[in-house]
Amino acid sequence: MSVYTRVDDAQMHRLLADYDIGAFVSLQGIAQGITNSNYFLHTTQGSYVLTVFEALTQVQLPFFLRLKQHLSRNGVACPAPVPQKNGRLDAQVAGKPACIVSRLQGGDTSYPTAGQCFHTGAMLAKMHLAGASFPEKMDNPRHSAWWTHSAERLMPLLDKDDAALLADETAFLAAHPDHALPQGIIHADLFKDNVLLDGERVAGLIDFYYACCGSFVYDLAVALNDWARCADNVPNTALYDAFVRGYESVRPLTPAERAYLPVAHRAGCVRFWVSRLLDFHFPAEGEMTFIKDPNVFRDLLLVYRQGRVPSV
Ligand SMILES: Nc1ncnc2c1ncn2[C@@H]1O[C@H](COP(=O)(O)OP(=O)(O)OP(=O)(O)O)[C@@H](O)[C@H]1O
Ligand SMILES: N[C@@H](CCO)C(=O)O
Repeated sequence: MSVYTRVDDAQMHRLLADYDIGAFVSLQGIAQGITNSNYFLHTTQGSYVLTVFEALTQVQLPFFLRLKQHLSRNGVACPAPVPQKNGRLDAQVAGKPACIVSRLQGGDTSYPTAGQCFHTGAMLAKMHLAGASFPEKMDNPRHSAWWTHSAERLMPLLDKDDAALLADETAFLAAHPDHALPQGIIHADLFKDNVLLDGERVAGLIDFYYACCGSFVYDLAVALNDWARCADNVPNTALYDAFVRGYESVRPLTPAERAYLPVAHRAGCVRFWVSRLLDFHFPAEGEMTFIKDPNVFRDLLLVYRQGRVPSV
């Protein structure tokens, strides 16, 4: 149960005094999610989601909330932050940063259909287009400089084959950067558990807290690495094809992006292989996180290194 911070009724009454969304009725902890404490919030005016942030700071939060506000106003299905009476999007509860956002219908899936892949791909492309009019910038804190530095920390802890693979791959990626490709606001973590689906329809993209500036093709590859993967960690061609077709129904890839896609898959694998290895070898003191299997992305990386990329 991912509710780390308990919020009592008195705290909720105080918080809601700053909002125009009616009086407090009840708060119900949400079991899913591993990083933050999430609640369904019921007021006399409706249903919302309250997130209490366990790691993100009060200074970091407003960028992500302004981005969600911008995207939700520009045709991207995602939660809309609810402003306080004074216009502020971020709040504080139980001494931690917090926000209230609109509640979406639907739920995530571990086993998407081709139709769900198509619509998620299309929504990702809509997000890429809508981000063009967002005026703020954010560097990707988990891209080449980060994985190169992190690989150095990890080297002594890996077995010989994994260490050689990681060293070779980070060198390869350094020699094949993506900064000349179309760039903009990217989600950077659009895994299956970050999309709420209502049947075939995308009810909303969630969890924008890795959103940053980056290449669109990298973002697409990160999503494909999770959405179009079989149980044995090889790409699922049918889901892959559906996701890319959905993406291209809104924003066709350029020839240069198509050519780079095999490299982008490898970058996406390294990003999440490394973060999962760090979580495994350096679990942060007191951090309440479930460690996901790092080898999933090592194995997928090995497939992509063999050039086994579905053709699009
Ligand atoms: N706006 C929303 N509307 C409806 N449900 C939501 C909304 N935001 C979050 N949820 C629900 O809360 C769950 C947890 O949210 P989320 O995945 O953002 O958790 P987290 O702990 O903040 O992040 P993560 O698990 O990715 O580290 C989601 O799986 C979803 O069921
Ligand atoms: N989506 C990430 C965790 C949250 O960033 C992973 O599966 O490793």
